[in-house]
Amino acid sequence: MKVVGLTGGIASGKSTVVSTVLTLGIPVIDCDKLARLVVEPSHPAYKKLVDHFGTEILQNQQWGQPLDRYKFGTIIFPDAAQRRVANSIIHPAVRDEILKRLFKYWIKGTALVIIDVPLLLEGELWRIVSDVIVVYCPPDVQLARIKDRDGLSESDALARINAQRPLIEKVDYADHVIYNTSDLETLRISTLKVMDTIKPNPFWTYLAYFPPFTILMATWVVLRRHFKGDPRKMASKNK
Ligand SMILES: CC(C)(COP(=O)(O)OP(=O)(O)OC[C@H]1O[C@@H](n2cnc3c(N)ncnc32)[C@H](O)[C@@H]1O)[C@@H](O)C(=O)NCCC(=O)NCCS
Ligand SMILES: Nc1ncnc2c1ncn2[C@@H]1O[C@H](COP(=O)(O)OP(=O)(O)OP(=O)(O)O)[C@@H](O)[C@H]1O
Repeated sequence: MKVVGLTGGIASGKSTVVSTVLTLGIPVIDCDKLARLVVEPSHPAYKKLVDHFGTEILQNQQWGQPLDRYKFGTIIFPDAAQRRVANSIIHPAVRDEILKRLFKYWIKGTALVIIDVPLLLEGELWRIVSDVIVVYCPPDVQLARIKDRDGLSESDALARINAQRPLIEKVDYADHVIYNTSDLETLRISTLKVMDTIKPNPFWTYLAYFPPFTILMATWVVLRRHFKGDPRKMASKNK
């Protein structure tokens, strides 16, 4: 099974790319959705978050209520220390959910899976993907798109952009870049072109279904990534 990572910056167009990928019948694991799932009141990460941030991050500030996402965002986006705490609680839970899903796809004999991970190059997951796709747009376009889509103020939107590494640094580490600087139809065509490049060869897909071969291929992917260098060291700031 080939696992490809899709990343970019906030509002650079990842979800729009995903909507095209899904029309091709390729499964996508959406990490923003998983990050929502693991903070539901029934999950262990919920208690850990409330223990650290208090009930003020909950709707009506009441235990058992879902997260107040806007409020939580105003705490973690402008503050790197608080964001690190949130990440240290949420990311391991998200990673476990991703691995569970990958295992299910592998059992089913799926040829290609895309993981949509906004923080692919900031965390550890880049190690397990065979290709990295970065969806790029310039910061001013990103800003306009966030304000437009989420109705955020300029300062809230900038806090979100600045909570991530500059998108241009991620481009350096990409195997494929989708430049989302034009209209939606151009984005769709660029996405189809990249998907055509990464589609796995059926022969390798068939072989990869056998466990010993999977182990060999997984080792190859990890070694190849290792020798390409650690993307977390490429940036000036460690977010
Ligand atoms: C702060 C929260 C509640 C804001 O929720 P909201 O619905 O407004 O935004 P949403 O979850 O759709 O995220 C939008 C985008 O923000 C960016 N983003 C989210 N969390 C982070 C973070 N910790 N660091 C940097 N950027 C982030 C991503 O580009 C993401 O695609 C939410 O983003 C969250 O729980 N974040 C922490 C978990 C996380 O790191 N998620 C990213 C994928 S694992
Ligand atoms: N080429 C484009 N032309 C016009 N609007 C676009 C284009 N690409 C994306 N958008 C719009 O910009 C917004 C952000 O795009 P999208 O939600 O796909 O980004 P994202 O990278 O998934 O964001 P996030 O990181 O917040 O999840 C959406 O409202 C989308 O419709």
